[in-house]
This record gives sequence, C-alpha cells and structure tokens, in this order.
Amino acid sequence: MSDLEKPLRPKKARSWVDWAVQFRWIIVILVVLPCSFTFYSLDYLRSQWSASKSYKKRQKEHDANVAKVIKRLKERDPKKDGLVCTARKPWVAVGMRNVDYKRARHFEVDLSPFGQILDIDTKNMIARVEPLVNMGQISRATVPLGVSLAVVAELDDLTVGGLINGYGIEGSSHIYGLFSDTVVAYEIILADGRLVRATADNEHKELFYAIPWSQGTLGLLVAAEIKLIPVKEYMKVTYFPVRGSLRDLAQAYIDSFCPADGDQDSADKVPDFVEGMIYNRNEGVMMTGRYASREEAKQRGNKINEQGWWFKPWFYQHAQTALDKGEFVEYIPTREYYHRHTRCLYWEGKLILPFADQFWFRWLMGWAMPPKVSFLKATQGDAIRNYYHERHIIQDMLIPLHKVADALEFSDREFEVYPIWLCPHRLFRTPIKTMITPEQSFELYQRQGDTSYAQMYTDVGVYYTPEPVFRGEEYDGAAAVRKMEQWLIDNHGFQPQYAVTELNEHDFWRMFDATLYNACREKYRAVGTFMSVYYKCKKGRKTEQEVKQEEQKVHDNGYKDLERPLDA
Ligand SMILES: NC(=O)C1=CN([C@@H]2O[C@H](COP(=O)(O)OP(=O)(O)OC[C@H]3O[C@@H](n4cnc5c(N)ncnc54)[C@H](OP(=O)(O)O)[C@@H]3O)[C@@H](O)[C@H]2O)C=CC1
Ligand SMILES: C=C(/C=C/[C@@H](C)[C@H]1CC[C@H]2C3=CC=C4C[C@@H](O)CC[C@]4(C)[C@H]3CC[C@]12C)C(C)C
Repeated sequence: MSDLEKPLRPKKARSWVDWAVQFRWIIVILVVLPCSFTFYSLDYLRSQWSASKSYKKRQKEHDANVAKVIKRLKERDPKKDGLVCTARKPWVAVGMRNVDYKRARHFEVDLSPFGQILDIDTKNMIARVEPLVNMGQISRATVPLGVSLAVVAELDDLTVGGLINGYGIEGSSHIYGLFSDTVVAYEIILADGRLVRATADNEHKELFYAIPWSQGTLGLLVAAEIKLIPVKEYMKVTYFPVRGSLRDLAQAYIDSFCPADGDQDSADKVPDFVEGMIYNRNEGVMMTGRYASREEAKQRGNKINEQGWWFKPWFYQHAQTALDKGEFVEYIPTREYYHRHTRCLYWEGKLILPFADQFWFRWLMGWAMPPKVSFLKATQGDAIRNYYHERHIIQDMLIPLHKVADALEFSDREFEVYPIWLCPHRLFRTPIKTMITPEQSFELYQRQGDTSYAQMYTDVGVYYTPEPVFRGEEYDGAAAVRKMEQWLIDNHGFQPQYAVTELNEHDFWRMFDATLYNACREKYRAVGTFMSVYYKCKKGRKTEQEVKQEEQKVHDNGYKDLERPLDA
C-alpha cells in the first residue's frame, strides 16, 4: 500500500501502560527469567525421572490416576456443582485467551499427574502419551531413537492435550495435516464416567472425529496414541530470499512446496518441512527442510548450524540474513530445528526483552531464555493483558492456500504487522464432517497443493505490535480482529481458539461446523456436564446469569441420565 493510501490515524498520548510494556524487561529479568530457568530445570528432572521408570510402572500409575479422575467426576452433583473443566490454572496454559470460565463457577478435575510417555513403540510406529506431555519432553525422548511425532509444534511447553483439543501445526503439516490428524486413538473419560477408546473405525468414530477443536467439551482426554515417523539426525534447510509485491511473495511461498505438475505426494518434489517469513510488504524468505543423515551433514563443505546453543542468533533473524547474502543451505540438528522458535517466542521475545537478541545478552544470559509463557502471564496484570488485546495482535488465519495473497493484503491493510509466519497444512476430507472442513468441490479446481483427498490450507501467523502503535497512533486491535474474523468467515477460513476471539455465538458457528459436535454432545451426554465450546472461547468475564444459562442447557432427560449411578 502506498503512503498516500494509508489511513490517517490520530496520534495517541502515551499512557502508563505503554511505559509498563516498554520497561517490562526489568520484571522479566529479575523475576520471570530466574523462575523460568528454575522451573525448566525441575521439569527436565521430572521428565528424566519419569523416563527412568519402566513402561509397565508408568501404565500402572496411569491406571490409578484414571480411577481417581472417574471418582472425582462421580463426586460431582450436577444440581449444585458447576460444569467440568480441567484444573489447569488460566495463566499456566500457553494460549492468549483469558480463560474466563475458570474465573467463574466450575467444577475442576485435576489432570496434572497425566504427564508421562506411556510407550514409544518403534515397531508399530506409535507413541502412547498422556495429555500433559509437552513437545520438549516428547522430542527429547523420540529423536534419539530415530523417530518423531509427525507434527512437533515448536514451543517446548505446548501439551499434547492442548494441541489435540485445540489445534497444533508445524512445518510438516503440509504432509501430515494438523496435530490431531496424526492421532490414531483417544482415551477419553466421558460425562458418565466411562473410559472409552475412540478410533477412526470403531464404535466411537464420531467422537474420534469430533475431539479436535472441541476444547475439552466432550470428555476428558487421558491418553492418546499418536503416529511416529522415521527421522534422521539433521534437517537440511534451504533459505530462499524473495522480493516483490505481496502477491509475488505469496506465489514464491506456494511454489516452494507445491510442484507445478500437481504431484503433491512425491517425496522427491515435496520437502519434509516448509515455512515462510514475510519481513515486510516487499521481502520474505521461504525455507524448506529435508531430513539428512549425520554422514551427509558432516560431508566436507557442508555448513552445520547448531541452532540450539543459547548464544546463537535468533532463528527468524538468522533466516532474514538470506535477504543480504542470497540463497543458502545449512544442516541443523533435527531436534534443534523442531524447537527453533522457542528461545525467542517466535519474535515476541523482542518486545518483552528488546535487547535479548544482542550479541552480549545472548552470550551472557541467552541460556536463561525463553521466559516461560506461564510466568509472563502470571506477572502481566490486567493492564498488560488488555494491552495485548487492544494494541497488539496475536492471531492466526487458517485459510485455503489459494487465498494466501489476499490474506497478506488483508493483514497489511488491517494489522500492519511484520514479520508474518506462513505455514501450510493439509485439510483432509474426512469420512465424517468435522468442525473444520475444506471448501466444497475444491478438487474440481485442481489448484496447486490440493489433492483429491485434501485441500491445502495455510496458517498466516500475525504476531507483533502493529506499525500504527509503533508510530504512536490510535489503534483498535479488537476492531481489527473483528474484521479479520468476518474476513475468515467469508473466505472459508478458521481462527484457532487459543487466540482471543471477538465472535458472537452465531458467527462462531458460521466459522465452525456444529453438526458433528452437537451430535456428539448429545450422544455422549456432554450437555450438562461439560461447557459448550463457544462458552469456553468467548471473551469476557462470565456473569452469574451466563453461568446459570450455561449450566441449564440440559436437555429434558439430561439430569435423569446423569443422576443414574455412574458405572466406571
Ligand atoms: N505451533 C502450534 O501449533 C501452537 C499452538 N498453540 C495453541 O496453544 C494451545 C495449547 O496450549 P496448551 O497450554 O498446551 O493447552 P491448554 O491448556 O491451553 O488447552 C487448550 C484446550 O484444550 C483443553 N484440554 C487440554 N487438555 C485436555 C484434556 N486432557 N482433556 C480435555 N481437554 C483438555 C483445555 O481445556 P480446559 O480449559 O478445561 O483446561 C483447553 O480448552 C493449543 O490449543 C494451540 O492452539 C500455541 C502456540 C503454537
Ligand atoms: C500459534 C502459533 C504461535 C503462537 C505464539 C507466537 C503465541 C502463542 C501464545 C502467545 C503468547 C502467550 C502469552 C503471552 C504473555 C504476554 O504477557 C506476552 C505475550 C505472550 C508471551 C504471547 C506471545 C506469543 C505466543 C507465544 C504457531 C502456530 C506458530
């Protein structure tokens, strides 16, 4: 957009909150980083302790914990107690939502003991894990065995339960889909206290397809079986600089992983990993990765980048150097590649600790990074929290790949946020229609990236301070998000629910397909026990009236069923 076309916004006087955000680094260095480092060290010891136990012992502990959850559910009196959700504190979760339902009346079920890997079966290529296993823990256990989850979300703290009940994506999602698409079985405790195992072809197949995006409103997940893939020790990463209009950048991104001949299933033509970074409206770097053996990586002349060391430049800045030095190739150890965005929280770390990307800080203090999201949330207070909703953008637009140029132009117009993260994902046509579905008849158009069984989508990740805020102008982040949500609805797009939503209930269900979700809520008697997904996602503190209305959404025979003795 030319300067003449830019909307003229009035200047905004700086308030104390702007100063609080600017000088937040003091609290972060004095409080958040030491707490984070201590926590991560203890958490590492906890996962090593768990890893030292036999699978048999872990299974025994799992069974005992499942029995406790069932007992706890049985203790609930539906006439008196609130609706069920996990006991995870709102500030502990990684997402941006305020999790207001946990600040109103509710009935907590503690799933905190469910943090163990129950089995890594390299013969059948399945990992069976508990929901609080996080990405750092699972990659630490699998990669040395030459296997990995097919989709490893980048931030170490993200949990299996959160990624399944919400959404999870990574640079391999153009092959494997979203995190939940790699799950082969869910073990779930239902409203009536029954433990069921749902797979794509057993009697609980509807439940299997309804779990993703349901936010824990159909049952409590206590274990998941997830596909493993074979991996090699290194990722060979190629960085391609691109210059031009947003449309040119969008096309270069599509071309980086979608062969023009439509052969999307060819391992030779399609890379193992893809991501794109748009640094401003005219420059971007597209990255593709292919697994490589240690022998290949160590061959003379190859450059190895051990990106995981604390003193290394932040990944997004390292990638940006391709704009100056031109295309380059390097080998990154696989696990370090998976978690490449962890230390700088993508680029959000730059706002929180503006000098943490500097050479001196990285060498002196880089080992203490990143500040743990939970501790940032615990120390932010209402003012900074609201600042992030009003004068900052943390949103993802999941849209059909053929609309990526439109999305970049929309983002440039409404958000003016850079860098932008691009990450493709397949949206499979499933035997049962789920909450998110491909566009109708997409296959007839034979667009780049699409196959007969899946439409190629892309995540357009917009995280950072909008330019108008940097320029000291008025900016209404909530209004911009509202526009984005309408744009997504009009363009068959979806908004991940970890982000703050401005949608009303009617529009929420225009964005997501409610058919299967509602059928499963009925069939598995979730109504009256678990909150509805919209109630969980919607922004704002819950009033007593809203809480009551939500609790009363019990169908005619709902209480009768729930009063029946629960059989475990
Ligand atoms: N690369 C990526 O893919 C990234 C993804 N994210 C987002 O972050 C979120 C994950 O954050 P995380 O802190 O791990 O998860 P959360 O604790 O935020 O959980 C997300 C939702 O899943 C529900 N849930 C979690 N575990 C269970 C369970 N065992 N049984 C039933 N419901 C459950 C929660 O319910 P309740 O409210 O009852 O606790 C909550 O509604 C994801 O949803 C994702 O969208 C963020 C960054 C990157
Ligand atoms: C969705 C993706 C990645 C998203 C991350 C960039 C954001 C996910 C959660 C975000 C954060 C949570 C809470 C915070 C506390 C605030 O006080 C400061 C900001 C933040 C740390 C914030 C920063 C961005 C996230 C980590 C994938 C799909 C790429």
